[in-house]
Amino acid sequence: MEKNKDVVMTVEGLTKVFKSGIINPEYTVAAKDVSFDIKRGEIISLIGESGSGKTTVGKLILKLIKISEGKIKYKGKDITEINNKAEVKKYYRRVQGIFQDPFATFNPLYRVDRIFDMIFDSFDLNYKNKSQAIKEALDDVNLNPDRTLGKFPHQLSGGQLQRLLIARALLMDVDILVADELISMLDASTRIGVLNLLVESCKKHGMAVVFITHDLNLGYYVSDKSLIMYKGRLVERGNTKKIYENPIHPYTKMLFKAVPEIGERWDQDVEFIPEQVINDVNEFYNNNEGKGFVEIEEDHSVLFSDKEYK
Ligand SMILES: Nc1ncnc2c1ncn2[C@@H]1O[C@H](COP(=O)(O)OP(=O)(O)OP(=O)(O)O)[C@@H](O)[C@H]1O
Repeated sequence: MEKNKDVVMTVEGLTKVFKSGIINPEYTVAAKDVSFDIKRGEIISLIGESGSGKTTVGKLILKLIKISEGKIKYKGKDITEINNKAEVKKYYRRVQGIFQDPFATFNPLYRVDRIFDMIFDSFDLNYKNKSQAIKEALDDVNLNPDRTLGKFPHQLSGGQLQRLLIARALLMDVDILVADELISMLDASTRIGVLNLLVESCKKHGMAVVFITHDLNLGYYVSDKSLIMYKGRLVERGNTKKIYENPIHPYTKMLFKAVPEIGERWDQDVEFIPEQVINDVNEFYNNNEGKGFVEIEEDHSVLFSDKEYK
């Protein structure tokens, strides 16, 4: 996988087990043996219901939590070996996250243009004219500098703040943006606008996005590649169109049957996965025992068996 020069990150056998409690510790396997790669400018959707492990994968990529097993390599380098302050700073220059609630990212006491001052102060950004560069990045995300900069966060909408964060990522020439439920706070009309901007900006700047979502329709709308997660496992992976036209795993099939309208939030909890699906997955794994993860056509792979499935 890494031989392809367009690959910026490889995720190999990624596993995260959370331990909670001290006397009678409980272990939650939030992600298990997840593998995929991320290419320049590629938009990847990480799709699954609540509790399926999507955010965990995003946090592992962002080095916010420790990997239990497996590896993440950024441009060939194991990210667990990125430890000293200077290297970590360099990593965050190129790998960033935008979360569901943009208000949480901004300090309410400061005007929003401070996020730009901060990156110019902290990183050696190679722009001759700082204000011209900011203006161009804001143009790219359809924001008017005069109406945006100089405002406090509460004077802007969630969509405008998210677009500011995308502009910041573009200015920093980010390689990978982890966008966790990026647009779920926005109303339906703003959502499509932010998504279109994201797609256009990625293609123009070569920024890859890991787009974490509950929403299959949004996944289809934005992404080149889809990763379907179920109970911490990647159960289907590949070209978005191929998966959507020919879903194979029983869980993916169920998702397509239960698909909500575009932009609607998917609020089912993992505990509420219908009994039928659990049984169907069981039967599927039993019928395909020993097969594991198989590429069924170019750029479309499916988990056919999981001996630990319960
Ligand atoms: N810090 C933690 N300690 C213990 N368990 C955790 C922790 N963080 C997540 N989990 C558990 O790991 C599993 C996966 O959680 P994760 O947040 O990755 O799911 P998700 O698919 O992103 O869900 P959502 O869409 O609701 O955000 C869940 O069972 C969750 O309860």
